[in-house]
Amino acid sequence: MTPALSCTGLTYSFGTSKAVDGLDLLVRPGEVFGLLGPNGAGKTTTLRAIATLLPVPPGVIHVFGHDAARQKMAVRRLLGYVPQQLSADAALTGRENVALFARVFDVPRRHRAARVGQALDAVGLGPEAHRLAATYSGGMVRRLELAQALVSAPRLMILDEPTIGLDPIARDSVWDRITEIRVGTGMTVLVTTHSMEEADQRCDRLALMHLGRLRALGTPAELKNELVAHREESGDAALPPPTLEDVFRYHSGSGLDDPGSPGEKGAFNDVLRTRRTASRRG
Ligand SMILES: Nc1ncnc2c1ncn2[C@@H]1O[C@H](COP(=O)(O)OP(=O)(O)OP(=O)(O)O)[C@@H](O)[C@H]1O
Repeated sequence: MTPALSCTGLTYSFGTSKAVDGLDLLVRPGEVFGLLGPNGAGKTTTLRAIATLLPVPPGVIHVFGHDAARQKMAVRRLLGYVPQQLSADAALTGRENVALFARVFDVPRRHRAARVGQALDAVGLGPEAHRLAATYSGGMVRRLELAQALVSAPRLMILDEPTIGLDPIARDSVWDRITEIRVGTGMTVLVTTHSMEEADQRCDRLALMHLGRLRALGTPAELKNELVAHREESGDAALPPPTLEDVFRYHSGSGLDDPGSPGEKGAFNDVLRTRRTASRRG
């Protein structure tokens, strides 16, 4: 079966600094695949490369068999992308925001109104579609952004921290919509999150990145079982059963506050993101 996504030796540098370093990934059609890693691990850079927003040589990224470098437009037609940054316009209504994306993504004119309505209904915003996005809560804005990405009926949905800054109820609501849409359409989902609980409960398989490289790959249960095996080898078998957070710490180290650590590099990103979220919610 053709993979939904394959990356072979994906490498991307900003100047002399390698953000992604020889990453191999294979995402199966229909799965929810989580990309985990500490701040600065290279997750967003990976997603942006897959979304054809960063230049990558031919032969490195394929989306449903299409080369992201040679067949950029074909790949873009298959993708929905919800970035970390705010993509909804506060001065437009929910419906206008989604309609704008329908035009940008070239949804045929005769299908546009229906597709906009379907996307809004899919995220539960149908009844609120007439309201200005400025009046939406943080969770509603995130669902609106999901609707914007859905309007082109993507086969691969890329979500960069879709629940950042949301309360637990809004988070569940966003995830419940993602799950419903996936079940209804067979859409593949590639998602980043810093929530180990979400990764554990909502993702079929996970890849853990650190310093631009793949450190671990498997289902949440496989990753936890691997850690049990590592502990047995090193004589730590008496510890309580590992959580996904233990797996994360094992592969990423815990020195996120160490000077010069990869976490420090991501600190500015963190600050930016928190502020973006605050402005989204305000
Ligand atoms: N536009 C840029 N210019 C220079 N360096 C960048 C740029 N974007 C990212 N980087 C660097 O690339 C590395 C990977 O960043 P990236 O944003 O991909 O990580 P991430 O895993 O998504 O982090 P976070 O969890 O904080 O979003 C980091 O060291 C970051 O500082």
